[in-house]
Formats: sequence, structure tokens, C-alpha cells
Amino acid sequence: MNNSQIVFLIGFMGCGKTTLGRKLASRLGYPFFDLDHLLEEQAGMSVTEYFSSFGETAFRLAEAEILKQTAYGETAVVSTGGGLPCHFDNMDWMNAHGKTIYIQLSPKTLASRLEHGKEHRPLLRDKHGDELVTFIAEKLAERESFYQLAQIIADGISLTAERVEEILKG
Ligand SMILES: Nc1ncnc2c1ncn2[C@@H]1O[C@H](COP(=O)(O)OP(=O)(O)O)[C@@H](O)[C@H]1O
Ligand SMILES: O=C(O)C1=C[C@@H](OP(=O)(O)O)[C@@H](O)[C@H](O)C1
Ligand SMILES: [Mg+2]
Repeated sequence: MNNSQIVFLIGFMGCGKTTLGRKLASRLGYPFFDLDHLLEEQAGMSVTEYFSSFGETAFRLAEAEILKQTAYGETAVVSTGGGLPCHFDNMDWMNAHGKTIYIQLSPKTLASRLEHGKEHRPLLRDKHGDELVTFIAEKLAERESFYQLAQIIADGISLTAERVEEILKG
């Protein structure tokens, strides 16, 4: 029997990839990887500092490199950054190496979750209120076709690690 399983969580900033990924990994007894945290460790600086020092293009190259070079082992839960599936062949690579789950939420719900965490997200930090919702709606529309390539699409409202485990078992 093949017991290998790498689960990639994808979706827009604020959909809960990091929070849910950590819980899911603990539930399944799998190692947890958050690609933004790996990049921060390797670069020795925060994602925000990385964007301001090197720019978004360099960040996209670095996150793709970390996605593909990390030794995940046989089982893992991997939380990606929100933009990662939309660059290079990252989405195809994740579909070929594991199970991809898109955590889907509306721009309004995402904005309400992000209002307090946006200083850590360089793409959002200067946006407020309705302007934040509009920005998310536009960016999500650009990204949606990539996210839709996921093998599993899950409604992010009240999504729990337990529910994701059930979905994975089929
Ligand atoms: N299921 C949830 N319900 C409500 N808020 C949540 C939920 N999951 C995460 N959050 C909150 O939303 C924000 C973004 O979560 P995070 O896990 O960092 O998302 P992502 O990694 O997808 O950007 C955090 O403030 C987090 O506490
Ligand atoms: O959507 C994006 O372009 C980004 C999402 C962030 O990760 P989260 O989705 O975990 O916030 C982080 O990778 C960076 O700020 C860029
Ligand atoms: Mg995250």
C-alpha cells in the first residue's frame, strides 16, 4: 500500500491556509510546512522585508524554488502563500506531487479576516475598508482560474481540520 500523501492548501490571503494547515497536520500526525515561514527562515527576514528589499518578482522566484526544493518526506501538510499557485508551473507541480485543496471564500469574508493582519502582507498594507474589499475582489478574479485547478474545492466558511480529513478520506 502507498501511504504517501502531501496535502497542499491553496487560496487567497486570509482564507486560513496557515491556521488550518497547522491544525490539519497535527490531526493527521503529518509534518507541517508553511512556505512563507520557510522563506522567512531561509532569507533571515520577513516576507514584508523581502518584498521591500528585493521586489515581488524576486519573491515569486524564491517561493517557487522553496516549493520545489523542500524535502517533504512521505507525508506532509503544506500551506502555500496566496499568490504561489498563480506563477510559473507551480499549480501543475503541486497537482503532480500531492493533493491540492482550494479554500474558497468571498472577498467580503477575506477582507474582514485581513483587516487586522494586513501589515504582514505587503500587497494589502495600505488598503482600508471598501478599498480593501475592491482590491481583493479584483485580485481574486485574476487568480480564480488558477485556484480552480485544485483537485478539491472546499467552502472556507466553517471549514475545520476534521472536515478536511473526512474530505481527504473521500
Ligand atoms: N476558520 C477561521 N475563522 C475565522 N478566522 C480565521 C479562520 N482561520 C483563520 N482565521 C483568521 O484569519 C486570518 C488569516 O489566517 P491565516 O491562517 O494567516 O490565512 P492565510 O495563511 O490563508 O493567509 C488570521 O487572523 C486568522 O486568525
Ligand atoms: O497572495 C499573495 O500574493 C501573498 C500571500 C502571502 O501569504 P498568505 O496567503 O499566507 O497571506 C505571502 O506569500 C505574500 O504576502 C504574498
Ligand atoms: Mg499563510
